[in-house]
Amino acid sequence: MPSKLAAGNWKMHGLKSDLSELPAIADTATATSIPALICPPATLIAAAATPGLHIGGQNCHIANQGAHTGDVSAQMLCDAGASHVIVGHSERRSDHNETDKDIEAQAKAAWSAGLIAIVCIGETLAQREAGNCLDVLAKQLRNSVPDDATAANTVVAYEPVWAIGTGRVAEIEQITEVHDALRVDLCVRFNDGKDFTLLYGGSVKAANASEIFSCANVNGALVGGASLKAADFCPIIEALAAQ
Ligand SMILES: O=C(CO)COP(=O)(O)O
Repeated sequence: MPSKLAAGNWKMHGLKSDLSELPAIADTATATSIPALICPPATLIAAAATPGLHIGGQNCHIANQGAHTGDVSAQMLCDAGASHVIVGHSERRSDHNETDKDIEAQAKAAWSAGLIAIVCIGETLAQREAGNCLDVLAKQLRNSVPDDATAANTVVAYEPVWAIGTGRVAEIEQITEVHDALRVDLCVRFNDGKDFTLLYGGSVKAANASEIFSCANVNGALVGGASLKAADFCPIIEALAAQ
């Protein structure tokens, strides 16, 4: 059985004062027994440690250390208190030209440091409209997720690029079609493919979370904007618990 996960990606948002949101999120996670993860900017990881809450990074370099100005390593994230790291977010792929092969190497670096890698994949609107969505995603999955991934060290997040930060959530039929296809691909490739946690991300809110979580192969969400405030994120955790 896949574990459920309610994950929040704060992206480049958050100052020390925003950490006051975390105790209420941790309380909801504890009360519902749903694992919850917040990935704040790297500057806040150490200060974000909160009992009952997992903390993660938003990207990592493939080396443990070295002459890489401005980068952060998986080992450093772990040292600061992270248990997870997001790799391959579409904003990293577009802003920093990260490729599937880079992301595969980052996932391996995450594991070496003892972190769980959350590998993101997602099609652009042009790719969806061209009818290539499932092929694009299968290729990203094959090339970004290392061959020795397991359900214990890797989470896969499907985030359609056109649904991120746009308020335009994917249709339930679209989410179902993609997540079912990803599950088949994972089961063909990995012995424990049926146990991988599969997250949906892209304009998830309290108002649409229950419907999204009702899809058979959606095991949680990777939430951007609605993870910044406990009042928005806690109902999403509760919706996941209710499934
Ligand atoms: O990119 C996302 C999470 O990684 C989704 O962001 P939004 O929930 O703001 O659309």
